Amino acid sequence: MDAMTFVLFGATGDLAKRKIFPALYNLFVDQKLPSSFELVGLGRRQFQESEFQAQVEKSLHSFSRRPVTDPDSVAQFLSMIRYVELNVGEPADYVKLNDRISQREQQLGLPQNRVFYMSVGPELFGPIVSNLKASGLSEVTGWKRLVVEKPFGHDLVTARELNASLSRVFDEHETYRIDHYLGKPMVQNLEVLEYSNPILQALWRNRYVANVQITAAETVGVESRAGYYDHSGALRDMFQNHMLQMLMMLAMQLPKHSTADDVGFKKRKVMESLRALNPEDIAANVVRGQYAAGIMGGQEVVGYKDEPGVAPNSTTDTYIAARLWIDDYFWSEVPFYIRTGKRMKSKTTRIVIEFKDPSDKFTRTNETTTPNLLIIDIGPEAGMTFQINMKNPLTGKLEAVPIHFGSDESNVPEAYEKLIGDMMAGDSTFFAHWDEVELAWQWVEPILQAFEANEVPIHSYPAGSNGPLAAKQLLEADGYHWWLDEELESEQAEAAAPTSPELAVTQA
Ligand SMILES: NC(=O)C1=CN([C@@H]2O[C@H](COP(=O)(O)OP(=O)(O)OC[C@H]3O[C@@H](n4cnc5c(N)ncnc54)[C@H](OP(=O)(O)O)[C@@H]3O)[C@@H](O)[C@H]2O)C=CC1
Ligand SMILES: O=C1O[C@H](COP(=O)(O)O)[C@@H](O)[C@H](O)[C@H]1O
Repeated sequence: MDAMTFVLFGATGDLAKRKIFPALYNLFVDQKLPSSFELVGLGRRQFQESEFQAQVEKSLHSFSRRPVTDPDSVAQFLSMIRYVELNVGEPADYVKLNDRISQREQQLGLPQNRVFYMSVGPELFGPIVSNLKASGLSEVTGWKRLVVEKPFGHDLVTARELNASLSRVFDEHETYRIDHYLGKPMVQNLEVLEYSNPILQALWRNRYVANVQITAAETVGVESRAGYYDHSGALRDMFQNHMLQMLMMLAMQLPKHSTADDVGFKKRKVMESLRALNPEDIAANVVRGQYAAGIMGGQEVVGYKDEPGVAPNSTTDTYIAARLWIDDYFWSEVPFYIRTGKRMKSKTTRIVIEFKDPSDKFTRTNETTTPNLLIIDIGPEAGMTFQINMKNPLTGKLEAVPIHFGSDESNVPEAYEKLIGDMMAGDSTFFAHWDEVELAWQWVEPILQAFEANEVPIHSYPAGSNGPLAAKQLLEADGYHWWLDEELESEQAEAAAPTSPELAVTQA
């Protein structure tokens, strides 16, 4: 891998501590950092270099996915980390930084390859990038890359403005917009599942699929982020980015050996085929919810409006469910149901593909069949279950039987590790490209407007539940239901237990 200088804006912040430093450390241990690598951490706080390194070490012990047990590795890793005080709004600080980085590159005869990672509030992305240009930091003889955290804009207009300001300095191929869901192993697996399994490839279309459900349910509430979340809500925070990215990854049809450009092209095609919602259709296709007080893990928890920092009359959505249609050759007439919410019953990110019932011709005894399901568990545990119908040899009755694969998470690289590694290697496959981001904002824009104009009711749901009743009714109107965790679990438990254990293939 090329030698590089990794300039980290926001090095003293929460994301750096919880995700970025542990990810870099694990990449280092796996020998996936270049042999010549320097990280320059930036922040306004005053630190001696050794103090900052000690703080980084602490973050490794607290947040690394692997136990940090080898003091030599830690020492080597920390020796590559520097700290420089920099105020984002102070042009002179950038000039000093440029001198410092250029001097080292010259002294060591290194190429001018520079990563600029924006782990700061989004209001600072634009000013930083202008200062990078003005100071000469972004004028390099090697390559330069910009890594941008979410949120990428607050709506379509602000996203376009932000993109315009970044693209004055960085080309699209130099811009890596992080969507950490794209770094999750099972999301990355979607394209492989489809093109490497003829059986799935054959079924991956409207002829066989009845509906697709994508759920990202969280048990946490707004936590300490009310300042951000109360101006964002589930639609902006999760739906416009993570949920639509999962939809694109699932629905795109890729040829084998695709490049990052092919992936970007196919994802754009999905977004272009997504049927736009007319204002008058929004209330019938979108459910907005907000959590009320309830019980989580046996403990009473407050409702959203009573969370610290939330406006007492807030109308912010903490839950959204929607029915979407992709009007292309493969997916026309297949409803996609997408939902995400906070303070739900369980933490689950899951895709369920429900296949069409072939008819009842096999059930001579009037037994009912359960639809075949392909369940892709994205997190917290990654796995896959294929649910088929079989006759129980003991009872002679037809039963739904799960064929399950689960992966051992402890050795799987964390999303940030995967994404930072890809970015350093110059691979933008699993990043959000501008076309997709813009089309996603375009699609959600009428919903944002309808929410603002209060044209969509806000359904209250108790914390610890599966969300508002209206979301259940959204599917019932089409003759379907959400494949909820407890239903699935009880069906699986029933089907798996005494009947055909050899089919319950669980790989540790
Ligand atoms: N935390 C998380 O889990 C996630 C965060 N994100 C995104 O990542 C970004 C960073 O979030 P997070 O780490 O939580 O934020 P924090 O508030 O914890 O950290 C902000 C960082 O920005 C620095 N900073 C703020 N103002 C200035 C300034 N004027 N000059 C120089 N540095 C400045 C702070 O340094 P100092 O105080 O030393 O000046 C600090 O290092 C945001 O865009 C957020 O939306 C995305 C997904 C998850
Ligand atoms: O980006 C975000 O994601 C988290 C959920 O991520 P996960 O990996 O735990 O599923 C969410 O809590 C947060 O509000 C949002 O900003």
